[in-house]
Amino acid sequence: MTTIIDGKQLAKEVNAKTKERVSALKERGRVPGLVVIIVGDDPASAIYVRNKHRKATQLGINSIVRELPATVSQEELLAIVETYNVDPSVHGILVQSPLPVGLDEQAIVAAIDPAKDVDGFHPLNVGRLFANLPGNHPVSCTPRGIMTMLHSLPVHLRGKHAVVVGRSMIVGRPMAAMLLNADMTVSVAHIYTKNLSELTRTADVLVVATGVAHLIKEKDVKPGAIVIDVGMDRDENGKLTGDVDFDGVAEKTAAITPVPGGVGPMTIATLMEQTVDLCEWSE
Ligand SMILES: Nc1nc(=O)c2c([nH]1)NC[C@@H]1CN(c3ccc(C(=O)N[C@@H](CCC(=O)O)C(=O)O)cc3)C=[N+]21
Repeated sequence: MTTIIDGKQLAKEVNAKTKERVSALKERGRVPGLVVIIVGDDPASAIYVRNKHRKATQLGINSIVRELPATVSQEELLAIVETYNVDPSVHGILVQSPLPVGLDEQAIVAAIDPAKDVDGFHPLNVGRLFANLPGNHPVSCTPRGIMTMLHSLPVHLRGKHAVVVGRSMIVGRPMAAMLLNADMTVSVAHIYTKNLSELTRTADVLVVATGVAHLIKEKDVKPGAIVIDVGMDRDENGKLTGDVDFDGVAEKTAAITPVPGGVGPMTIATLMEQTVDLCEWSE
């Protein structure tokens, strides 16, 4: 029997808890504040940012969307980040990716106060995650949401083999670190990996984040595996689909995430959860 991991339902449960935590903070006169900075007019980014703003507002988070023209300079953007770094009403700062060419994304991320780095992309927070340091620190929201999904299942992760396909700064790398911190044996595959299928077929937990539609097919999956699809691809008809051929693979798995309705909604819920974390940690 296959479990379809319902990201929308799980996101609702996370959001309900977040809303309660916001209420508790407000009783003590504190309001979590989130700033999303969006540069230029990429239509996909505009939709994501609008969704984040709507969800934050629903949960009682003070959400500010700062829209900047694609012509903004590196120096101006750094100065704007600094105004939010020193603003005590702001607990989380997110610079929507991708930035227009000409802007140095890494330098801008590094300018965010690590205590307000709600994406977990600042090198200090990346280092804390990879070193598995104790104490509170923000981490990348998509892999953190995936850990919440895995922990919702009746399985033990310790000692099992996780294969992460993709090595991006946003998903693959932090995902590998989190699975390692959960005592899994972790393999990271990428575009130069030889015999990908042989590797993925040994995965008890398979996380796929490549941007290649239907890269993973039935033959690439071990029977009874847990498959997490981070893909947000378009099929030949322009429909949203994943990096996993869901129809071919699902029956073979113990649990699998759909696209849409899987990892995406959990990313947003985790962003809200982490905004409230940052507000609480700042006390
Ligand atoms: N600094 C930064 N932080 C991010 O977290 C970040 C970013 N930049 N840039 C872009 C990616 C993408 N991302 C998504 C969030 C939610 C869905 C989501 O909710 N997807 C829905 C469907 C959406 C649809 O139908 O198009 C789903 O999978 O069910 C997708 C993608 C956050 N990102």
